[in-house]
Amino acid sequence: MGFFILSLAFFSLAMVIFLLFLFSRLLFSCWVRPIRAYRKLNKNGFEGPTPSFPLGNIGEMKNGKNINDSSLGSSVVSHDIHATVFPYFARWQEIHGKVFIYWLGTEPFLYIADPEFLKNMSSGVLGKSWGKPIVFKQDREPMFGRGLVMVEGDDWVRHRHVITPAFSPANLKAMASLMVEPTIKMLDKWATLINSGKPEIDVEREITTTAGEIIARTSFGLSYQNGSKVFEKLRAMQITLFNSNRYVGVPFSKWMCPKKNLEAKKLGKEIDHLLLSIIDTRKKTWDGSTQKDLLGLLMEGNHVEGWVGKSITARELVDECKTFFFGGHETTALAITWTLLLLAMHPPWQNQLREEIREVIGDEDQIDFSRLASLKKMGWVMNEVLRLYSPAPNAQRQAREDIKVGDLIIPNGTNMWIDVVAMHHDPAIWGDNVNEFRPERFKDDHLYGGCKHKMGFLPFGFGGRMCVGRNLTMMEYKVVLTLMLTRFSFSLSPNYRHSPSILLSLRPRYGLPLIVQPL
Ligand code: HEM
Repeated sequence: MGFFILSLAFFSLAMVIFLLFLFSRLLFSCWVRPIRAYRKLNKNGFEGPTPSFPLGNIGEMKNGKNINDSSLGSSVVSHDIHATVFPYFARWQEIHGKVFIYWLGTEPFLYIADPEFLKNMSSGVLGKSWGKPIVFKQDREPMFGRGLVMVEGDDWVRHRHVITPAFSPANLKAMASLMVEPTIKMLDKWATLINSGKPEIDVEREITTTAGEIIARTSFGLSYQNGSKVFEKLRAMQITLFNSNRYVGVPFSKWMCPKKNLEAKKLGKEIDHLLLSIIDTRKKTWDGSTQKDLLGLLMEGNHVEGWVGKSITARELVDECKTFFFGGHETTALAITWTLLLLAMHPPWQNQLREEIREVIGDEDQIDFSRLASLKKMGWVMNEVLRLYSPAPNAQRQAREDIKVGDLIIPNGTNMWIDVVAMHHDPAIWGDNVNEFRPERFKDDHLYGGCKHKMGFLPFGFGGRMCVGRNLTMMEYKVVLTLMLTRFSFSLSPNYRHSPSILLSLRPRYGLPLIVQPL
């Protein structure tokens, strides 16, 4: 009996110590560490909206009323969208300026919409020395895993070194041919719809599906038929992850939607399994010739583990395939979608681009991909669209060392949220016509569009971590738009409701119904 009581007492004591340990760890990570980080930032003079525990400022972000109050969509299309897509940031900017602190749950973030501050902060930091906020890494783990978007330090250098050559101009040219068939298939479907008396088409949905097919082909060589399983699961995972009510940064927030999380995990495992089997089949059937998709190029040039060498493991390759899919297809689809909105509103620009296509590409059925670079006006239009409706509306960083900015110190561990939409719509650096569609601003300054600050135009991010797929996007944009504009003209449907909104990317909340007419 005495022994039993002693054991029970010992067990209870052990439990109490264990619970105390857990509690102190929780207290440290949810309270002590964030408050310390906040104080260090605050010492530099940064302020911000008052947070509450445990949501931080998320309550205000979710409930905040739109400054333009156009959340139900408007029939009037205004490109002055910052206060529509980020009403809370627009409001806080008015009070706290272009650099301030806000809280996602128990994580303080330094908000940055000041290009000069960004330049001073980032100029001395190498790509490999940047981190990504841990809360986002955890949140997006099923999508990106340890792919290039999320890796850091020497691992990032190795991945970037392995991946960059796959996007060489010669390889991109080979990939361009993979883009034509899915696009033609979509355009043929439009022709059938128009012939059957349905000229109103939600082009956003159509283009997103086609861009998904293109990225599946260019990344891992899948046609819609043989790749539809991977493709559908990748889409399903994205929807599962981002259509739920999300509380990034709030402790235990994953437990709020356990079903969704389990579903995403299950899909993640199934996708990994399918991609691993594709890689395995390629290894087994390799005959010395390279398949000209990203996977084939990475496998050939870099000796996948268990095959020739060890530059990149098969597991990492799976994460890169997912990264290309999630990082590459929706962003590109949205660039084309927003372009069609703007061209539908500006018919003279449609005509100018058609004229340029006739001059540069001619009327041939086959596109000579080497001529795409000469579509200059199309390049200006793309830049102007990426400025007004940047598919990637923000960039994120986490400091991995103390960063000196003038007299200030941004402490190691600081999370940063760079508001690209705010900078792209800032009249102080773009002038009074900032919210007008004027592709010609890129005529004489094709890189910065006459922006007064070099860090004011960041559609593909900045520094060493700039988007690795930007040239692939440029190629896809020109191929798809060339094929579209040579067959159809576009005008705005009276059913279109303008409501740009954020679901990871910047998208038209109610799709983009256009009236499509054959030429
Ligand atoms: C319109 C299309 C696209 C836009 C707007 C876009 C935008 C971006 C942005 C803003 C970043 C973050 C850069 C930073 O943090 O400084 C990024 C990174 C990245 N993008 Fe893209 N992207 C596009 C297309 C693509 C495509 C087609 C691919 C691949 C097939 C791709 C793959 C990546 C990867 C792997 C990274 C991580 C680079 C690194 O951290 O080293 N992107 N992209």
